[in-house]
Amino acid sequence: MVMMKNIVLIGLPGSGKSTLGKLLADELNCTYYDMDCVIEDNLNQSIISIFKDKGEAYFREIEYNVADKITKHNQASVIATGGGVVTMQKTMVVLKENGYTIFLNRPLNKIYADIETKNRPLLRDNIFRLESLYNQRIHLYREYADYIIDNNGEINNCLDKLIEVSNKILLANT
Ligand SMILES: Nc1ncnc2c1ncn2[C@@H]1O[C@H](COP(=O)(O)OP(=O)(O)O)[C@@H](O)[C@H]1O
Ligand SMILES: O=C(O)C1=C[C@@H](OP(=O)(O)O)[C@@H](O)[C@H](O)C1
Ligand SMILES: [Mg+2]
Repeated sequence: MVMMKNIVLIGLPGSGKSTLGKLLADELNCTYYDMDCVIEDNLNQSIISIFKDKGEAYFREIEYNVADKITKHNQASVIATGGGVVTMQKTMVVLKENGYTIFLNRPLNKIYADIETKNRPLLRDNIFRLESLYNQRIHLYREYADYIIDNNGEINNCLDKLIEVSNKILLANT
């Protein structure tokens, strides 16, 4: 059965997908998946070490398999993706087939102010790579987004906006 009620958060590393995804799932009382955590659990290996041992292309295939699996569960879920999910078209196809995407649009200067890079392989050695990730991906985040929510203030402020949009989505699909 196709599950159309997934709420899928996309956006740059540090935009708040994992933090806000968990809060949103608690609020909506539905299942929460952080795709990075699912990958780490499945492989019993950290994201840093997967990138180091097997490389990014391998990680993207695992990310696709995880997306394919979790979107097919017969329950409403909030899914926090990893920031690079938009670089793999087939992964976005399964996510969008089974849910609605929300682009969390957080300004770069806000991300720089509090992002922790030690568990983020693409930024660990040079936080300013975030700028090139932004340039490479911003059009993809916008293209793939069913909704765009600005996250430029307090977390709770963004959470309120997410709850409003999610309730609209869930209501329209009951
Ligand atoms: N308004 C805000 N929205 C989201 N995160 C915020 C905000 N203000 C501060 N933060 C902090 O920024 C970080 C966001 O990281 P995270 O949720 O891991 O993002 P992502 O999963 O998108 O990479 C967290 O440490 C969070 O506490
Ligand atoms: O931007 C990326 O390509 C990545 C972002 C990470 O997730 P966050 O966006 O939660 O940091 C994680 O999936 C991996 O390190 C690759
Ligand atoms: Mg995350």
